[in-house]
Amino acid sequence: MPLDQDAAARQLEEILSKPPPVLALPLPAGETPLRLGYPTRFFYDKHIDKSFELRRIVQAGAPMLDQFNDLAGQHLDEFHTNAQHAPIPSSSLRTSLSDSPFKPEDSGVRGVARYLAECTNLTRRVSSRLSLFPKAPEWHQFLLLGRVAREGQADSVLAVDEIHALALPTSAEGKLQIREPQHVSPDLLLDLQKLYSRSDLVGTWVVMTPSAKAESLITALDRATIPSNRNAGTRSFPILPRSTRLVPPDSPDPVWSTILVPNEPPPSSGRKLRSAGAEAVFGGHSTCGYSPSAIDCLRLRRADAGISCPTRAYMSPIVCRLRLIVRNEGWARAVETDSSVIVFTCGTLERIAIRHRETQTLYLSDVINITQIRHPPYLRLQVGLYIAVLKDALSRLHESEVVSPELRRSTRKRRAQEDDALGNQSKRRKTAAGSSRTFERPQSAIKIAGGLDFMLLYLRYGMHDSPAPASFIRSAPCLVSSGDAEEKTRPSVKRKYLREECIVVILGPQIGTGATGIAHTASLEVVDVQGRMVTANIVVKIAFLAEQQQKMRHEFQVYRRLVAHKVKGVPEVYGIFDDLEGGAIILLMSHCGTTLWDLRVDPMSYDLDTKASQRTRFLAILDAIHAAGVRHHDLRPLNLLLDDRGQAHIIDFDVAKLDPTEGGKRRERRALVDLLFDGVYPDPSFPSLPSTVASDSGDGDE
Ligand SMILES: Nc1ncnc2c1ncn2[C@@H]1O[C@H](COP(=O)(O)OP(=O)(O)OP(=O)(O)O)[C@@H](O)[C@H]1O
Repeated sequence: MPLDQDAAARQLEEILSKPPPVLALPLPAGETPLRLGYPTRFFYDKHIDKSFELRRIVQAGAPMLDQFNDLAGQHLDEFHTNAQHAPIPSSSLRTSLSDSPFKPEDSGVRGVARYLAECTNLTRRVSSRLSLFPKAPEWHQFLLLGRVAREGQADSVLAVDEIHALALPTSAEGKLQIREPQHVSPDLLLDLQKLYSRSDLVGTWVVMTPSAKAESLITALDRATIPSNRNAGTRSFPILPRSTRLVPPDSPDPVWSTILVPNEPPPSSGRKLRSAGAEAVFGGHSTCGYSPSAIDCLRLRRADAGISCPTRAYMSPIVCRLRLIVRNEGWARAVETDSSVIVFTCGTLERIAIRHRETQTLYLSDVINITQIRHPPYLRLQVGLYIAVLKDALSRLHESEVVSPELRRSTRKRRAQEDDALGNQSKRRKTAAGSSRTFERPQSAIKIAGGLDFMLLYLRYGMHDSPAPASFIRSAPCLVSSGDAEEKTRPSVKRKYLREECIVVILGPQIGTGATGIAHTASLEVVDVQGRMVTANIVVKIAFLAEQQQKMRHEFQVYRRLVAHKVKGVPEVYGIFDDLEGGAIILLMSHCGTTLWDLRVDPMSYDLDTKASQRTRFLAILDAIHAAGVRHHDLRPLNLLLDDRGQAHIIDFDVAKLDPTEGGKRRERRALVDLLFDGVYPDPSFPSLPSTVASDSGDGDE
């Protein structure tokens, strides 16, 4: 008997009109204070290219919600008109959303994320079928909502976790996963694959732990102000040559066209600002001075240390938090994933925001009370929202192909997705981007840099192109030029530096993250006595949290011991530098190549003849390390590297211990033999050894 299409359509409407259950979040264990966000955001977001910055916030109000509701309505009507209802929705859509409160196992942001994933499971399936696969026989799950692993597990003490996203599904082989592709038109299939090859992430979710504070922040989001200047404090700095970065276009026919403010002149464009300055391309000898920020200088003259971010110091807490949520957690993350939709949510209240690239404007919806909103009902609203996200992403894909076929999303990188809702396993991952380059280290550059104490740090990759460099001062010596030099006290900061007194470091993409911080490829530039620029490719590791910084300083002391014993096959270390605006310290070192873990995926690049000699070399390096009185304590394929000449290196000494026992050294050597000869690599997510910083005694060595 043919299905009663009218009854089926009514049933689907009823399902979508049902309010979601109330969230009953378990109380967090203990009284741990909630941290507002990742400290890395403060650092990285100061270096966003000006053309990607947030410039204006506009309250779009109820019309935005009406627009999503209408979109859902259009697609439901079309589906009904084309008599696509089969099977009957209630039989095939798991309408498991019960009336009783939803009790996730986890507290904090993880619990909220589980709740949202549960509530929207149904709407993600409905929106996918309505807009992409109406002929499919089932309501397959296509869109996923979950956490994108970046800096380890979701932290239960975090009050805000911005690393959630709406994503396209990934197969185990890292490809777009479409169930029953025969129901998708070949053109659409191709578009979805192209979209996926740019980024699997299509929407940004900023998830907060529910509390009165979180609710008041969501309510007050439209009152967030945009600071006039949030760059790093350095003044009169060298301008780098103009980059060829392209800003991805908005959709020419936006789904949310009615809410965009018409004829509004775009705020002064960052692109113009940048190109004006770009004429003063730096290079060669300069007579002008580069100075750290005035505030820093004042503070430094008074205390010569103890620097904190000057901008944040004068903001009221609520203003500071609003800016953090809107700009750092929301906007910057949407830029990173090139998404147009940002949802701010705490499991009780929610706000949808639209990012308009051309005018660098954020349009905010009214506040949505998740369980109480009836017009439009929450689930129907979500259907419209997801359809809008997909339509916008596909339309922008076509537009960017017209504007520039070469345009790629800046942060394209396969991500390990951690939440069960994304169907993938949690895995701490170290990326291999940029790891197969040629690593020349003109010693002259390192030698000159070793004698300099002031460093300008620029970020130039993905969405980053520092409007102003961050100023750093040396706090540990270069171990190449000064060898086992005496511990120096940190030099005092001068008001101005000439170009030849500065080390310029330009950060490229991340190559890995770990317990000590984030590692990047970088280019180091200094000026020699003839006024010529000399450069070297290096690796920079940045530590943000106090415990990371403690580990980094400990790691430096271990390298100092290794240098004193002339151990080869470990990174050369060019010093530690402290950010004058506080927050970060960085370790400069040589690039040691690609990890054995990354090489395993391409056995051709790791041929058997060389393998035997490399094994011997790794063991010889370990013997030298042991002879220097150091036990590594973290020998894993991720810390064993080969450079492009096949030279072996052992890196990562943050949990190494000085003066270990003989038994400990023997056991470590046996473990390395097992690892190298059995060829069985432990999973890289295998954690580092306990993170307590080692003492000089052999205690606890086992
Ligand atoms: N000198 C280097 N040369 C090449 N790659 C490097 C270098 N230093 C770090 N990396 C890359 O960055 C990753 C992380 O660096 P590292 O292991 O030193 O960080 P960590 O924070 O101490 O990590 P862990 O949690 O393992 O202790 C490495 O696995 C490697 O891929």
